[in-house]
Amino acid sequence: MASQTSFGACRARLALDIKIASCSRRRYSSNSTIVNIPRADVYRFGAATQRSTPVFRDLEWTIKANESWAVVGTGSGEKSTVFDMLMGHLRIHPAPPPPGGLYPFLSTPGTDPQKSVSIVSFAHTRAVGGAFYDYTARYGAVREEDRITLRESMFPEMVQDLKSQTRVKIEEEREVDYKLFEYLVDKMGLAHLLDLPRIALSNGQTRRARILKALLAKPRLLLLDEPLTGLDVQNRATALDVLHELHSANDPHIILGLRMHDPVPQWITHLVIVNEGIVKTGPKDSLREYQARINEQAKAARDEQLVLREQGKPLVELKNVSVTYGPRKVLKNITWTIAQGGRYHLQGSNGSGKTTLLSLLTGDHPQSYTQLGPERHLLLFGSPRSKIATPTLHQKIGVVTPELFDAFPRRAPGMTVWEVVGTGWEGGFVSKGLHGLGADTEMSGDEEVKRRAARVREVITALGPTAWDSDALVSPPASPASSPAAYPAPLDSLSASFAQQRFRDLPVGAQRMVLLMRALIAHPPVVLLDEVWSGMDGRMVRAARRYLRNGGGVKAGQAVVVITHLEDEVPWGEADGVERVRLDDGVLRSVV
Ligand SMILES: Nc1ncnc2c1ncn2[C@@H]1O[C@H](COP(=O)(O)OP(=O)(O)OP(=O)(O)O)[C@@H](O)[C@H]1O
Repeated sequence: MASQTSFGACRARLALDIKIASCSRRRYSSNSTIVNIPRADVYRFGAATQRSTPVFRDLEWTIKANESWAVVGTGSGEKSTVFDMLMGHLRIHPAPPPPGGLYPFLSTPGTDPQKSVSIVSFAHTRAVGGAFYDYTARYGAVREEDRITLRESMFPEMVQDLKSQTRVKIEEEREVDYKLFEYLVDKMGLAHLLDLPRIALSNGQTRRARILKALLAKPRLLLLDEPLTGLDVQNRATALDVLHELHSANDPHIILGLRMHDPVPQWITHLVIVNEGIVKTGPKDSLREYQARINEQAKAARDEQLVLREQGKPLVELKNVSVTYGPRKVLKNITWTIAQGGRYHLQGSNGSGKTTLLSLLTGDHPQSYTQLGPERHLLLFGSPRSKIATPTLHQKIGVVTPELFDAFPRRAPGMTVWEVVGTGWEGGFVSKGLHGLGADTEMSGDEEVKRRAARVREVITALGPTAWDSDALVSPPASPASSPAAYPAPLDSLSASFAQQRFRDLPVGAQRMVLLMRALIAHPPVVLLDEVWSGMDGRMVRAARRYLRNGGGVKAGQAVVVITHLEDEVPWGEADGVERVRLDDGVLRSVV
C-alpha cells in the first residue's frame, strides 16, 4: 500500500499507475480534435448578430490533442475573453458543427461537455461577496473559522483516513485520486504545508494549491490563466514540469494563459495572440516575429533614462527584526533601512517572508509592536509602532499588495474609480467624497479641493486608458455612477468615462491600476508595490512604469519598494541606483 512505502521509492511507480489509469479513462487518439472553431464571429450573449460588433471577427482555431497551446494577451480583458468563450460564456456564430461542436473530443452522447472543462484564473481573484475582510488575520493567531488546513480543503474524505491512521477500502478510481494527490503534492512542493491553516499560506503557495485542487477535480480540459505569475523561478519551473507531464498524457489537456511579455514555456507549440481585438492563431514559430514586435514596444520603455536623486534620511529602519510563529521563525534578524529617495527591488522565493516583511513596514503585523530593545528595533518614520497612529501610517505609506487587492471593498453599488483613487488621500477604504475631505468641505471650492481635483485628474490621465493607447478594455458605464458634472474638467472623454466607472466592474488589470493610482495620489513618503503588475497587459505595465520612472508619478524624495520576481518589471535599473535586496528563508541580503 502506498501509505506503507517510502514515497520517494514509489514515485515513479505512482506516475506510471496514474498514466495507466488515465489511459483507460481517455478514449481519444493524439490526433483527436480538442477545440474546433472552423470560422466564426464571437459575440457577447444578448448582442444581436446583425447589428453588434463582434468581440472577435473571423476567428479560426483548431486544437489537436498532440498540440500544446498558450493564449497570449496584451490585456487581462482580452485574454480572459478567449477563456470566457471556451467556457461557453460567449456566443460563437455560426456555432461549431456537430458532432461535438466546440469540443469534438467530449462528444459522448448525453453528457454536457462543458462540465469537463475547468478554468483556474489568477487574473480574477475577488473577495467573496465583494465585502471587505480583514486580510491582516493571517499575521496573528489563527481564528477558529480560518483553521481549516490545506489538506482538509483539498480532500476532506482523506483526512479522516490519515488522522486515524487506518485506510478504509476505497474504490479503484479513488485510489488513483489518492495517488495523484500524493504525487502532485510532492511534485509541487506542498507536502510540508498540508497541515498548515490555509490562511497561513503565502501567495505563491496558495497559487500552487489552487492548481493542484483543479487537477484533482479531473477535468478533461483545464484552462490555466497566468498560473506562473507570482511564482518564484524555481517553483515556476516545477509547476511547468508538472503541467507539461499531465498535458502530454492529455490528462487533462491544458491551455495556458500568458501575458504578452511572459516567457513562453519551451513545450508550448502553438499560440493564440490577442492584441487589441485582433486574434492570430498558429504554430509558435510562425508567430514569433509578430510577438517580438509587440514586445519590442514594451521594451522601449525600459530604455528611458532617469537621473535618480541622492538617497536621503531614513524613513523606515529595521534592526535585528524577527517574526516567529511558535517554533517557526519566518523573519530572522532583518536589518534594513528605507531612505528618502530610495528605489528598492525586494526579491525572494515563495514563502521566504516578503509579505510578512511588508506587513511590518505597514504596521499591520501584530509583531511590529514588539520589536523593542537595545539591540533590536523597528522605527516607522522615527517612531516605534506603538507611538504612531494607524491612520497616520495609512497616510504615509501608499500600498498595493495582493492582499489589499483581494480585500478592497467591492460590495454593490461600489465606489467609482474617482472615489477609489480619492480614498488614497487618507489611505482608507471608504469614500469620503470626491476629494477625501467629507461632504461639507467639498462644497467650499477652496484651494485644497482644487489641488486634489487637479492631482486626481493628472493621475487618471497618466495611468488610465488614455495612457494605454486604446479604449478596448473600457466601455462606457451602462448607467453612469454619478453625473459627469461632478468631475471637475478638464478630463478627456475617455478618462472622464473611466473616472465614472464602478471599480468593481473593471477588468482585474484595470482594478490594479486604479489601486496603483490610489497608492500614488497623495505622494506618500513611502510607496510599497507588491505584485502590482499581475493581470495588467503590456501597455498598462508600460504606462505605469513610464509614469513611475520619469513621468512624475513619484517625487525625488519618496521611497519606493517594488516586490516582484521579475527584474524587467521594476521601473528602475542599475543606472538609477536601484538597491536590490533578497529574502531567503527569512534572511535578508543585499544583491550585488
Ligand atoms: N500565521 C502564520 N502561521 C504560521 N506560518 C505562517 C503564518 N503566516 C505566514 N506563515 C509562513 O511564513 C512564511 C512566509 O510567508 P510570506 O507570506 O511572508 O511569504 P512570501 O515571501 O510573501 O511568499 P509569496 O511570494 O508566495 O507571496 C511562509 O512559509 C508561510 O507559510
